[in-house]
Order: sequence, then C-alpha cells, then structure tokens
Amino acid sequence: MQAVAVADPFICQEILHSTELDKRPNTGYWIVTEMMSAHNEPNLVSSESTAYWRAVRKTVAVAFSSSAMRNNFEQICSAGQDMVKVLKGKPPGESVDMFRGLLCVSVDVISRFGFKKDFGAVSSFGGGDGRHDFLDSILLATKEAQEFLKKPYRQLLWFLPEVKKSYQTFRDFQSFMEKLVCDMRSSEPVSEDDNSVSAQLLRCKDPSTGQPLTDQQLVPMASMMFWAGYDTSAVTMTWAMYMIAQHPQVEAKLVAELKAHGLLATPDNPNPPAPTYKQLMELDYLSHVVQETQRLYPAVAFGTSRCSPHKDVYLDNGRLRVPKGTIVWVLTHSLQNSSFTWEHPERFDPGRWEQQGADQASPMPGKARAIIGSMERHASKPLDHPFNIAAESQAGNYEPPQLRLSRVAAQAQSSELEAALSKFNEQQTGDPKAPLPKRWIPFMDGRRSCVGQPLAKVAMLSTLAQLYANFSMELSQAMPDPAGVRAKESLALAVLHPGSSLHMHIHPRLQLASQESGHESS
Ligand code: HEM
Repeated sequence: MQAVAVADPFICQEILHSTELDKRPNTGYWIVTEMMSAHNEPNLVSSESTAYWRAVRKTVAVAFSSSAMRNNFEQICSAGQDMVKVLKGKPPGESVDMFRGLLCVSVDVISRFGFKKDFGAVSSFGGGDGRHDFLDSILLATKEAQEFLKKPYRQLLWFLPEVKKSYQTFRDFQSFMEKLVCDMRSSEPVSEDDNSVSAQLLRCKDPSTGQPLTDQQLVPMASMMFWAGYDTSAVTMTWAMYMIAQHPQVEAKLVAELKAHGLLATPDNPNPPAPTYKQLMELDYLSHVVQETQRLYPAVAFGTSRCSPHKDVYLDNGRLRVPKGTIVWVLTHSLQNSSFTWEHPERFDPGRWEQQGADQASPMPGKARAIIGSMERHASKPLDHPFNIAAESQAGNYEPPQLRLSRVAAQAQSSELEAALSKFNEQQTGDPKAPLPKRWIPFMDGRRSCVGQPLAKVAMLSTLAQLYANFSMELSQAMPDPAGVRAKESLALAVLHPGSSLHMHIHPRLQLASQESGHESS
C-alpha cells in the first residue's frame, strides 16, 4: 500500500475539493465504523461520499445553522456556566484536571443542544467520585479503537481476550446510544419548530428506500455527533489554556477585552453575566486566541485521508500523478506549522489573526530564495513534533505550488509583484483573482468539512469567555513543565490529547484583585 503525506496548501485544497478522491474504509475509517455500529451501518465521518451520506449531512446541517446558534445560545452557554459554578466551589488555587472538566462541558453541550437532554457530565465533575459512565465509556472505546489503528492485524485476532475486550467497549458505548435513540423515538412526532440534531435525524430519509432512518441507522449517526464533537472541542480549549498560561501578555489582553464588555469579575462586578450572543461575536481577541491555538494544536492533528481505488488522479494541472490505490493524507498539523507556509510558525501569536486573509496561503520569499535551484530533500520539523512529517519536501524536480508562489514573489520587482502573483494565480486556478487556498484548516475544507463547526466555535468561545472572566489559570505544579506536557501528547483516533489529564491551578479573579489591592495599600 502506498501513502503520501501532503502539507502544501494548494495540493491540500485540491485533494479536499476533488470528487475523484474520497474517504475509504481502508484509510483507517473502518475502525470508526466498527466503533459506532454493531451492524456496519455508516456514520457521517467515516462514510464514503454516497447519496445516503449527502442526505443525512444536508438534513443535519440545518441544526448547525447560524440562526440555530443564536436561538439556542443560552443552552450552549449553560454548560460553561455550570462549570464556573463548580470551580467557584473549589478552594482557591486548587489543582483541577481541566482536560477532564472541558470534556464534561463538551458532552453536556452536545447532549443539551443536540438532543435536548442533560447528560450531567459537569455535575459529575463537581461532586462524587468524578466518574461519568458515558464519558468514561466513549473515552475507553476511543482508546481501544486507537489500538486497532496501531495494530490492524488485531482484527484477525478477535478470539483473544484483550481483543474481545476492545470490541466490548464498542458495544458498551453503542448501548448508551441505543438508549438515546429510544428516547428520541419517544419524542415523535417531532414538532415543526424543533430543528435540533435529534429532530433533524428523525426527519431524515434514506434515499435508497425513501423511508425514515431505522434505529440501526440512527445509532451510529447520533454516536458520531458525540464522538466528533466531544474531545475535539475539549482539547482545543485545553490547549488554549495551556498556551495562555505561558503567555501572561495574552491573558492580560483577554482580560482587558472581557472588562471592556462588562464581562469580567471585579470587586464592582463580582458576578459578571454570561456574554450575550452579540457580545460573544465582538470578542475578537478571544477568537484570535482560539484560532491561533487551532493553528498550533489542530485537534484533528493527523488530518484526513483520501483515496481513488480504481483510477489515477492528476493534481496541480497534471504535474502530480496520484496512482490509483494511493492513500493521500492531508496533514493539518504540518500544513499549519510549516515555516514554508507561515512566518515564525513556532510562535503563539494571536495578533497574526488581525490581518485580513491570515488563513490563506501567501508567498514566503525568504524561504524560496533559500531553496531556489536546489530542491533538496529536507525534513520540516519546526516544532520537532511527531506529526511534522516532511510533506512539502519532494524528491526529484517537482516544485510544489507553495514554493513556486514564493519563487515568483522573490523574483518579481516590488512594482511588478501584484501582476506576477495574478499571473501565477491564473496559471494555477484559471482565475487571476481567485483567492489563494487556505493554510489554516482545523475544521478541514470542502464537502467533508466539519458540519459542527458553528457549534464548536460558539461553545468554545462562550466557555472560555466565562472561565477567564472568573479565573486565572496556571499550569499545576503537579504537572511536568510545559515541554514535559507536550512530551505526553497522545493520539486518540487522529485527535491530539494532552496525555490523559491537564491539571491547572484555578485562581479566582476576585481573590487576585483583593491580593493586588492589599499589596498596593501595604
Ligand atoms: C474544535 C472542535 C472541532 C474540530 C477541530 C473539528 C474538526 C473536524 C474535522 C477536521 C473533520 C473532518 C474529519 C475527517 O475528514 O475525517 C470534522 C468532521 C465532522 N465533525 Fe467536527 N470538529 C469539531 C467539533 C465538532 C462538533 C462540536 C460536532 C458536532 C456536535 C462535529 C461534528 C462533525 C461531523 C458530523 C463531521 C463529519 C462531517 C462529514 O463528513 O460530513 N464536530 N470535524
């Protein structure tokens, strides 16, 4: 089996928009199907782009429209609000596993917003033994599924006790979802004004039968909403906290922004309100912090894969042949952390997002000069990261478009630059004014991009806004130093986890304010 890893923004875009290259079970997605369904029924993520996938995607997308975000905003905010209450109940400075806490928030957001049910994960985090049956089950099933990716031959060893145990974790997870589908059924017929995920799934029709989805079809579709959204959102927020804790100047700007909107806990405003939807949309700096976190730590770090099993596919105006059967990987982490695509990719710099079009490819003249004339093989490891596979380097004479763009820019006089870039664009896309492709794709791009993106954004921004309004967070002394935290990173089915926990000391803002005023008066 041949596989190619890609991190050139132009080629990534072509792959993601190609109708010839599609998701295929053999590219790792088979295990996602196994995990979600005991009957091999498709789910939205691992399905090929069939008529059935299209019908479900189109129906479910309604639940994630911007009007749905506005209309259900309080519900989306409520899990973050509950987490603030839980943390206020802890002793100041307590070391808390924020990764676990944010997993709980994400589970509750999806259950409340998507299924009009409260899974109660945040309250489990606040009390008792901290266990939560559903969260523990999905975490365990994900971990076991990862074992199959590491050792695909395990499928053949189904009779071994440890492999049977893995399959059992899938069945346990599915049984939670079977119960959820039972509850969904009890709400039928759905009311006309209900556009929640569960209502949309119940409305959906299988194009091959013209009938509503069966329970066996609904289970993996509902499961996918949790699986695709729970750890992706939680790890992004966790990495944001990890980065903010190391950049006090970023936290100071964030605090100033919250204060300017009346959202910060201060002695005059000890219980600040949760942001309104309008206010949340105006928190530009917070949004840039999240974008920059998603650049450095894309949740789906391993990206996505495509394959054309029966026909060669040609990319880059015929310059690149992808032989049939080759698996192409769009490596999000490499694309977003390569010095061939970004200035100082290693810096956590939310300010870079103030520039319009920051998510688009742009010429990197210095880099092109360095390699013009000598297309050496070179490894790109700007962050010495396990996922930074050298995807822009190629053997032979092939010059990837990002480097071609940089060379064109480097060779043009400044007065001719615009014309040279338009010409490049025309040669590349047929349209001199076409926007350059994206170099920031944490939610992916094209027809298989994340359908839950609007919910993820609103949930992450509202949770972080409420947490930072009330607390300052510092990496716990019980954790390794920041480099040690990164050394513990692990993959859970393509999603980059900060090991199994990330403990932070939680300092209430009101207490910090009174300490500061005490210092000033003494
Ligand atoms: C920060 C949070 C999130 C990130 C970074 C993220 C990222 C992604 C990515 C990269 C994909 C493409 C996966 C692939 O090609 O295999 C994807 C697909 C998907 N995501 Fe998300 N996601 C997030 C949150 C959510 C949430 C909250 C939901 C729903 C509750 C969701 C539901 C889905 C679904 C259903 C798909 C499959 C779409 C399709 O193929 O039609 N995601 N997501």
